[in-house]
Amino acid sequence: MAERLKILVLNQISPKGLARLPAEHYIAGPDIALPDAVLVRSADMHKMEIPASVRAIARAGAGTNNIPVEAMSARGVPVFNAPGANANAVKELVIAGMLMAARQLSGALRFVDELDTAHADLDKTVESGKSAFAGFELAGQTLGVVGLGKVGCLVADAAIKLGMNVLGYDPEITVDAAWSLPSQVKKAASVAEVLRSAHFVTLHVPLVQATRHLVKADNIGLMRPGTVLLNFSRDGVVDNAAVLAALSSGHLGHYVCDFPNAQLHRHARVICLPHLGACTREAEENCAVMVADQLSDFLENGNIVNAVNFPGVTMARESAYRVAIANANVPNMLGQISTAMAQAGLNIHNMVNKSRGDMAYTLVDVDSAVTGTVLDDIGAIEGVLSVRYLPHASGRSN
Ligand SMILES: NC(=O)c1ccc[n+]([C@@H]2O[C@H](COP(=O)([O-])OP(=O)(O)OC[C@H]3O[C@@H](n4cnc5c(N)ncnc54)[C@H](O)[C@@H]3O)[C@@H](O)[C@H]2O)c1
Ligand SMILES: O=C(O)[C@H](O)COP(=O)(O)O
Repeated sequence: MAERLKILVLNQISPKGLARLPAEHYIAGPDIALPDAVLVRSADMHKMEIPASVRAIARAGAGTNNIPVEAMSARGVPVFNAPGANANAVKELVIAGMLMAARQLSGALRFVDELDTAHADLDKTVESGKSAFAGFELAGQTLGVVGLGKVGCLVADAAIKLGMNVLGYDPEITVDAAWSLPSQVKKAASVAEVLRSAHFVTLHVPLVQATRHLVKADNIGLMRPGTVLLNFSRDGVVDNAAVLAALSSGHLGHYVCDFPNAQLHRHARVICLPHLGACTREAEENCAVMVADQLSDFLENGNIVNAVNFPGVTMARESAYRVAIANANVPNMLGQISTAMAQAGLNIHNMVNKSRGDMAYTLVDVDSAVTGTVLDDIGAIEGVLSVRYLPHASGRSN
């Protein structure tokens, strides 16, 4: 049996996903030395020493801010994620969060929890106490959605179906996302416009330098008094000190989030969940299956689907001998790679090359077996970040 590929698993991954990496070809678990790849959810990999043996990182979810993506790019290592695979789960929790705030459900549940149900006046106590939890309805309210990607679009669509008005902002919305939005969704020109106009504001952006403290002291005052702010993106997308000040002044109605933190812990108008957005059976399975398939296709065939730092590149196998090369996106790389192959007497059967930003990726199928010397020669070309030889494993195909 050929040597099995080793996958280091850093978080609990749905068994349905792990089953896509059959034991005949893979060994996957939490204690794997010199892994070929890492499978992860939210484990923080920034301080981890990632062995040189790692050829890919697969995030069974959307956000990749827990992964040192730039450092991996410099090593020619793709970081995969699972776009949209958990979006419905997040959408449902955002709707739940809006309802929890609008109907004061946390306080109401606490009130019921503290009732003396054996008391003869139980009914009276319930009827007199309930007025403290009178709320308002979502229909007719305006929801502002910042970030119209996989989650934001589903939230906007659900809110329209609930009778809300929806205003969306995303300076880099994709054509597909724009097509998926109901026509009733209005386009905002800035975050400020969303904050000024909405009764509810929900954030669905990745945490990157540009989105850190997207909602902060400078702009939180633009919100209408009593606004409900929802953050199911990442803790760092809002400035918690500014949220606390706005809650204390009464300007912010509620803050609903998925990220417990010391500053806002136990605040009466903070509804905080323990990072539950993607924690449904369906989302966990979808994410795990999607990334396990992407990972195995990359490890076995070099194909790249849904990497956040590489172009998408797939090529059907027409030869048993494939070389996969990640390189800097600079002139004459292909010329040097094909020259090295020609000098070794290799005939190129098929080839595909694509770039994305500074990264380029090439798959080359050749007509005969490739020696270690050619691979070393290609690896020595300035700008080549990684080279892999992928002879077709018997019985496995793409
Ligand atoms: N709470 C959870 O469990 C959970 C689950 C899934 C995703 N998330 C978080 O939500 C984020 C979004 O998820 P997604 O699946 O919708 O990702 P996505 O990549 O499909 O969408 C993100 C969108 O944000 C937009 N964007 C980026 N910067 C922006 C800015 N400054 N202003 C407005 N829009 C901006 C992008 O153009 C993109 O359309 C993830 O990166 C992750 O951090 C959390
Ligand atoms: O970015 C994501 O996909 C979510 O934050 C989910 O994180 P989890 O996989 O740790 O639940």
